Amino acid sequence: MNSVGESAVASGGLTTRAERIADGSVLAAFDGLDRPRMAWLRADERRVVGGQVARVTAAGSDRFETIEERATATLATVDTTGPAGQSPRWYGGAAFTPDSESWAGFAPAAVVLPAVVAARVDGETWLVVRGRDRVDARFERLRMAIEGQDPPAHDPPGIDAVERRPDRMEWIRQVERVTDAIGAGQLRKVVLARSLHADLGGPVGIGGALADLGDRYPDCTRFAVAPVGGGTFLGATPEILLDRRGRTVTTTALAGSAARGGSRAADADLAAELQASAKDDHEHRVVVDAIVDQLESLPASVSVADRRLRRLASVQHLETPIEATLDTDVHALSVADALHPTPAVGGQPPDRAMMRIADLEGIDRGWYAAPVGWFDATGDGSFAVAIRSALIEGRRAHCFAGAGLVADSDPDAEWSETELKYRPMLDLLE
Ligand SMILES: C=C(O[C@H]1C=CC=C(C(=O)O)[C@@H]1O)C(=O)O
Repeated sequence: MNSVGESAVASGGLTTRAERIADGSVLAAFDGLDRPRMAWLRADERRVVGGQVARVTAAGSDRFETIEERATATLATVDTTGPAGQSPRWYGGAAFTPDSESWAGFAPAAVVLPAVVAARVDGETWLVVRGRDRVDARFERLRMAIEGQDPPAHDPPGIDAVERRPDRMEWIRQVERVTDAIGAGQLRKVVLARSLHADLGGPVGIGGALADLGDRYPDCTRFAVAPVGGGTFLGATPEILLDRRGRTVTTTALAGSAARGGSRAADADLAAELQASAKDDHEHRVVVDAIVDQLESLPASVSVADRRLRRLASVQHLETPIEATLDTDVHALSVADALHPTPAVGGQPPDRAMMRIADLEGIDRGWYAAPVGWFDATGDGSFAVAIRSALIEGRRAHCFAGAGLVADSDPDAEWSETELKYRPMLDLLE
């Protein structure tokens, strides 16, 4: 138990202006917002937030609990009118491991109650500005940055040089060590990740990058997190950790992957192969079973829908939707705490898998593969699993991709699969 907390609260003297404004792209305002800024974009809502009225950070095994307690206490003291009368939301996320502080500016867990919210929800555009002074002036400046604006154009910076960590030979050795351990019955599954570091030809406009991801990955959660004193972590993830609305929690198990085919027939063949693969079925089942067990422990009654195919631009996955009805009002953060890391990004059993990852991986995951999202004063919230993602630091991009390993995983196939998982980020940069 090693928990630190910090809460800078503007209690009293805080003015909030929340109004519907004329339509325009909220992404047009993103790069101009104060840090910390964050974007949360889904098919049915687009939100960008910036600045902070309050911030809570925590570390250690109780970091989600600490954030839940402090953020809830803070909300009681702040006037936080939101868009369309919604409950105010905290935005943020966490590192993959409880104490990781290796990415500059990114705490092991951090959430912010933003000073500015620009949201496109239910066909309406809303702007909220909170602060002690100049609220009207800031509101009008932001209104002008959004109303009537198209999404920013994306201008890929180009890549000058790339370094993969580990290299292919070392990756093969790592995978073999894991598959040997699984074969020997020491554990059931491990997700090993690797990283790709790119020197860019110029800076990346994050608003434009997010708009571009929206065109190519409209049914993924597109996110960006840009703390004070750090780079910007962004991604387009197909994986939801949880959506909690009242006592209903929805999530998906996502594991088991294949490439997309170059023709309709080739694509269908790859899909059929994936759906018939005993190895992928096992890799997927481990995730479904772990999520069901964790949700039942909350406690909740859980129902599992039929497995289906999830097709993305460069890769296709096995996906199983899961829904739980909570017995009591468990906060979204407590649900995240119970679920993270699922064996889609960690392994099974979790503790042994995490030890293998720490021993073998040799890369720093930072916030990759960890929860990123929001929660509100009622305990509702949404967290995505931050995969298909990259940390951009000036003219350097650090991309991450992992692969679920079971006893009969093939190192070369897993190398190719992880190359495909870099595509969403590399396509943005090249
Ligand atoms: C860990 C990643 O993907 C996970 C999600 C879907 C499919 C996966 C797989 O088939 O290995 C991974 O478990 C990643 O994209 O970095």
